[in-house]
Amino acid sequence: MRALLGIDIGTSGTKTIAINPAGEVLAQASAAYPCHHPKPLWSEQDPEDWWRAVVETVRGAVKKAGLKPADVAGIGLSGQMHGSVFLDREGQVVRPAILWNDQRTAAECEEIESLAGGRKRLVKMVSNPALTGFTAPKILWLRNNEPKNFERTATVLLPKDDVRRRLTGELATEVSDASGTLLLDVAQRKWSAPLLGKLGLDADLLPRCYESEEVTGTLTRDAAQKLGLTTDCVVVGGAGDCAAGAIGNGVVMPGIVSTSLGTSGVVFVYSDTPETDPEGRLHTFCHAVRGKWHMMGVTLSAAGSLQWFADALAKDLSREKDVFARLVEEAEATPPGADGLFFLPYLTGERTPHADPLARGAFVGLTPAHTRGHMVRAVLEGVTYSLRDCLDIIREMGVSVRQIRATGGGAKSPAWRQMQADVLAARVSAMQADEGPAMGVALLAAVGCGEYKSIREACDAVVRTADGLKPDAKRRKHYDRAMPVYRQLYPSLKNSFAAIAELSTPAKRR
Ligand SMILES: Nc1ncnc2c1ncn2[C@@H]1O[C@H](COP(=O)(O)OP(=O)(O)O)[C@@H](O)[C@H]1O
Ligand SMILES: O=C(CO)[C@@H](O)[C@H](O)COP(=O)(O)O
Repeated sequence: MRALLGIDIGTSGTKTIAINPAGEVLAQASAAYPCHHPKPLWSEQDPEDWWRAVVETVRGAVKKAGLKPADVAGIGLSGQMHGSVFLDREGQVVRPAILWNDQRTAAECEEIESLAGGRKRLVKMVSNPALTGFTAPKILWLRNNEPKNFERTATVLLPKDDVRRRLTGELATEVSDASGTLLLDVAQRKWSAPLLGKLGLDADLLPRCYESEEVTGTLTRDAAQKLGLTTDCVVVGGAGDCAAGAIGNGVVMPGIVSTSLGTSGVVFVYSDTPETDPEGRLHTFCHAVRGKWHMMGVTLSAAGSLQWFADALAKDLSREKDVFARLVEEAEATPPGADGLFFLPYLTGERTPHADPLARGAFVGLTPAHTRGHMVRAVLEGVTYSLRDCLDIIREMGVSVRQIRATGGGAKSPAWRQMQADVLAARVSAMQADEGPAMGVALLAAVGCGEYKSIREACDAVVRTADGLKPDAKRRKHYDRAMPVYRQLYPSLKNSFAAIAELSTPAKRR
């Protein structure tokens, strides 16, 4: 039987799926790993953990699907975007990888804008402003703060591309993930030599950049042995998790928007041309579809806020089979608006619409009448308001939104999907096979292996929506009234967040 694998190296864990060429899921396996926060604002992972999880989940999925080694024709890679893996000439990891939700690089973002000749010039070169989560500021941070490690660094790779290196021995990336480095000329789909020059970075630091469905190599003998596959198995470019999730959702044409509730929250829209938001609130990146682009708004702590709530305030539920479903049930027992309680989901700072590494989470409006259920409801609503902030910017740019396709761990909850329909004021569908980014890159592998002529053809053949939830008129009215109140909270608290950050910085680092 011919099969394809999709591997998604997420923030909370790695998920691998095996599909047949018709897109039917044969098996899936996942493995979790930790995220380390050695200092306030820092977020790091060990690339060895990703590799261990990849080996474990590929072996697991292949075994569950009953595949023979030679059945697996191709692999697509997806992963958390923007993270930096610093490697020396021997291919040794120089220090832990710095992740997308790490906020240490505010000074480097200013440095980049200044070296680029201002924000406008920067956006002209790479279609995006400098944001703390992106990769280029992390490289400058290493140069400014760990000069010995910078001297040792010969190559910088994104998370999924470090896995590619271990699979194929090739140093390569592809356009969708490369867009999030801030070093890609997004309009031309190639590294920006002018920006690299202005930043004083050597172009050799970066790997070769492919289109997403192109074959970037085959498994090395060692990798084939570790995974239980053959050296004929090809590895295609793949995609950053946002573009990969959009392919898995069939967002490959105008008018369809996808929302993702993973650790982060993403509102993603397809574009035929590389449009930019004049205020820089949305990211403009290459789509994983050749010659196409996308825009997206990203809220950093979406389902991550619910995860935090479960860890910090619901330990008593830790033995439950699905602690999140239990918490959502508690929320459902309270009314829309949580009796006046609001939550700002900025636990790890924010990107869209407020690019502010110092923003923090907050409950506002607590009274003695509020229960844990109200607090969970406020968390779910706060995260969904944040998605609406992203969607309204997309609407402001004149994009018509015919349909929303919801994905990510949070979209497993029908109640949270209904809340999306009510708050976003649009019809929201789940996917029949909600395998997220792993499905997207398995389809890219199918295209790379010649099973389909194009990604559009693969999506048309495979991707199907499930239920379509309509907004409830009464709840929608309530949320339309609550939204302006939510929007007042960040501006009111902004200066306090900066003061809090100052207070929590140890004196010797000030
Ligand atoms: N049944 C559920 N109801 C609501 N939220 C859920 C449910 N199951 C998982 N989640 C949320 O989804 C998150 C995991 O989402 P996922 O897309 O796997 O994240 P990532 O890709 O960042 O690793 C969990 O932390 C949790 O907040
Ligand atoms: O920073 C972004 C996109 O710009 C995030 O979407 C990361 O790519 C992490 O994704 P999840 O682990 O939340 O899926």
